[in-house]
Amino acid sequence: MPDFDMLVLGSGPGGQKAAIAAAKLGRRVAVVDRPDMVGGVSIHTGTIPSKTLREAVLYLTGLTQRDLYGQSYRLKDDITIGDLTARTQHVVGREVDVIRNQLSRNQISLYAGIGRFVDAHTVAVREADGQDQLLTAEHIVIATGTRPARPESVAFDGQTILDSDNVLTLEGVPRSMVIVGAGVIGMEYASMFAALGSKVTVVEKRAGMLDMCDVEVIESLKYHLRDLAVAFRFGETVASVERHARGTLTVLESGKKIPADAVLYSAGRQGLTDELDLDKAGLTADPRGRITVDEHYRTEVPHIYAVGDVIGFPALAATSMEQGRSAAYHAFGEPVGQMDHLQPIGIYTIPEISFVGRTEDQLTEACVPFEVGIARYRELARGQIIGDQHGMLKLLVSPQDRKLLGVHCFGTGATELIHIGQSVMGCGGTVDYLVNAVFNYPTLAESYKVAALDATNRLRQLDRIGD
Ligand SMILES: Cc1cc2nc3c(=O)[nH]c(=O)nc-3n(C[C@H](O)[C@H](O)[C@H](O)COP(=O)(O)OP(=O)(O)OC[C@H]3O[C@@H](n4cnc5c(N)ncnc54)[C@H](O)[C@@H]3O)c2cc1C
Ligand SMILES: NC(=O)c1ccc[n+]([C@@H]2O[C@H](COP(=O)([O-])OP(=O)(O)OC[C@H]3O[C@@H](n4cnc5c(N)ncnc54)[C@H](O)[C@@H]3O)[C@@H](O)[C@H]2O)c1
Repeated sequence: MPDFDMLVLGSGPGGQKAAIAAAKLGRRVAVVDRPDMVGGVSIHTGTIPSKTLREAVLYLTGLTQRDLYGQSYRLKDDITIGDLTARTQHVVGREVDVIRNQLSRNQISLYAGIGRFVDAHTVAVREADGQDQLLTAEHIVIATGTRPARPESVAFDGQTILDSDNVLTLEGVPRSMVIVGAGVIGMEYASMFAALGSKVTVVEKRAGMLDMCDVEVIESLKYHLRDLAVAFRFGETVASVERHARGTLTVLESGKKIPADAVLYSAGRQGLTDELDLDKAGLTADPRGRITVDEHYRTEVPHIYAVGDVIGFPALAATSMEQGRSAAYHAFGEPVGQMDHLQPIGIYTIPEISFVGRTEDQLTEACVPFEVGIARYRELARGQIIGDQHGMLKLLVSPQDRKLLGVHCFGTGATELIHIGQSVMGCGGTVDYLVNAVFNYPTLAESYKVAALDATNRLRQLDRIGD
């Protein structure tokens, strides 16, 4: 009899939820992770610290209050890295405690160390003292996540040339900063450092950024960031990043050189599979360290599952959790609903972005007709009260069956507000539900009603001309 019914490698969002789901089904479960990484990348270097840092930046800089109190308003003038890390450390500590408690009250054994395969049912856990402990399991879940890509042409030193794992090891808030890669990580940190007053230059090899988002939203984000002195270099590839006595130099393939106090290299991530000895379990990874799975998150070895960032897109905490739960249910024959196709995306730039469903461009490309309804925060009482003049909510509505095809939100609370649209879409509701619903007043949620009325006014015009 194996030691466990399920053994999980990695305690990030995917691993945690796989383990808890299996334990709730009455199974014997173990989780393996480094003692200093319980909670995963999500809690130690990814989602949680970056979102806490963002809150600290917004609070200390007073940025969101300046429309009300004037452009010179600040809660604190000289914001130090210590001011920023204090809040982060507090939240990370609490979150680790919550996770340890959840694992232990579900009788999940937590092994401190790094796991690797010995065979398809056996994992060796290398403990801090260098000893190996062998554990066997009927099912194994690989939830080992990713690490930042670190090309050799970049002279990382963790102090002036950083990746997203060591942003908070900066000695001070840099006066100037280059951010390489305008992906989600790059743009979230570009927003934070720009808000702190750093002069930020973003270098991105593609022609634009965040191309999964609504075009109008990205235009607004660029406008806001330029207003905070962010410069964009699109269509430029970074060849190398050098460290010099007086600062850093980012060298572009076009020959340009950008001097700055610090560089954040955020140009992609690599799956953490190179130390797993996958071949001993009959598995392989692609050149970016990612593992291929089927719709049940099963690898090519059916009793071994893989979930979370290690399987690639969409590489989000929320999806990783759901994949973990689904994998465990599938392993033990528990019915599991297909993951909803309405996956919301939340991007914590300043201002924040969130959307669900399709964009105008995607609908146009697919020849799906749509009508647009927009609500602007400046015309909502709540928008005036909080001083957000620029936020907006956009509904894309089918003129045929009046259902929502996409919801795009930009501004305060966007990542929370999006779930109203997601629920309406998920339940197959129409724009008329939003027109007829009564929303609390004054709220930002009221934007749904305002945008729905805007869309239905346009639909009515269409109908009238059609008649
Ligand atoms: C800066 C940043 C900001 C982010 N912000 C957001 C956000 O706002 N919203 C969002 O949804 N997502 C965000 N993400 C993505 C999110 O953090 C990931 O999608 C999520 O953490 C992936 O979860 P996971 O289950 O794959 O495990 P991870 O969180 O990646 O953790 C993997 C764990 O596996 C462990 N491990 C690795 N190898 C082994 C081994 N051999 N043996 C045992 N354990 C091992 C590691 O130590 C680690 O603890 C962000 C990521 C970054 C980097
Ligand atoms: N709010 C969120 O949900 C959130 C936040 C942060 C991270 N994440 C997750 O983390 C993952 C990793 O994010 P990321 O931003 O590091 O990766 P990414 O792959 O999304 O973006 C990297 C960007 O860097 C560019 N790039 C690559 N090499 C370059 C070079 N040499 N010079 C200039 N530009 C270059 C790429 O074109 C790309 O646009 C994402 O897939 C995302 O899912 C999510």
